[in-house]
Amino acid sequence: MSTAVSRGTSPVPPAGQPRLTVLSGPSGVGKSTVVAHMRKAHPEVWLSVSATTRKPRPGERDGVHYFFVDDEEFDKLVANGELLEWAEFAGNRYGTPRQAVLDRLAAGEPVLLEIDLQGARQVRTSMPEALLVFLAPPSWEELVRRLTGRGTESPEVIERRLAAAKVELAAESEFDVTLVNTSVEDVARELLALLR
Ligand SMILES: Nc1ncnc2c1ncn2[C@@H]1O[C@H](COP(=O)(O)OP(=O)(O)OP(=O)(O)O)[C@@H](O)[C@H]1O
Ligand SMILES: Nc1nc2c(ncn2[C@@H]2O[C@H](COP(=O)(O)O)[C@@H](O)[C@H]2O)c(=O)[nH]1
Repeated sequence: MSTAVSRGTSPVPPAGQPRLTVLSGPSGVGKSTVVAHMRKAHPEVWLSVSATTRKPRPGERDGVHYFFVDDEEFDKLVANGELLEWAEFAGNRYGTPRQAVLDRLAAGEPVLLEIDLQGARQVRTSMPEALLVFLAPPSWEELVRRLTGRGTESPEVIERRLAAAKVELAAESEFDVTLVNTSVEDVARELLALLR
C-alpha cells in the first residue's frame, strides 16, 4: 500500500533537464536507511556527498558518507561559494558541494540530496524546479525509539535533535510529497519512482 501524500502540482524540471530531488525529515526517521536500501538495488542512483564538521561515526568513511572537514575548511567552502546550500544542525555544519551537483545535472542525470529542512528551504529558493520530499515517522514515539535505538548520539545530542525534529515536523506542508516511513522497502520503491 502506498504511503505517499502529494500536495498540489509537483515542480517539473525544464524540458530535457533531469530532476533534482531533496529528501528531508527529522533526524532518526530513516532517510539514510531508505536511501541505502534503494541504492543497493539501484546503485546508479547518484546521491550527493555532503561536507560536514561532524566527527565520523564508527564505520563512516571520508568521501563516501561525508567529506569530514574542520571548521576552518568549512569556512573556506562557504567563503568560496562552493556550497549549493549549508546549515548548522544540532551543533555541526553540513553543506552540499555545488559543482558535483551541477556536473551531474549537466550530464543529464538525476540528483538526490539528503539534507535538513534549512537546506531544503535554500534549495527551494535557488532551484525552484527541485522536488522536495518529506520523510515522516509513523509516530513521535517511534521517531524517539529509532533515534535513541541507533545508539550513535549522546543523550544531550539526542535532545537537540528531537528539538529540531519538532520544527521539521511542523514544516511538513512546505514539501511537495510526504512519505511515511513505516516500511523501508515501500518507501525506497516510492522514492525511486519519484526520482525518475
Ligand atoms: N522503517 C523503519 N522501521 C524501523 N526502523 C527503521 C526504519 N527505518 C529506519 N529505521 C532505523 O531507524 C534508525 C535511524 O535511521 P537513519 O539513521 O537512517 O535515520 P536518518 O533519518 O538518516 O537520521 P539522521 O538524519 O540523524 O542522519 C536506524 O537504526 C534504522 O535502522
Ligand atoms: N542542510 C544540510 N543538511 C545536511 C547535509 N548533509 C546532511 N544533512 C542533514 O544533517 C542532519 C544530521 O545528519 P547526521 O548525518 O549527523 O545524522 C540530517 O538531517 C541530514 O539530512 C547537507 O549537506 N546540508
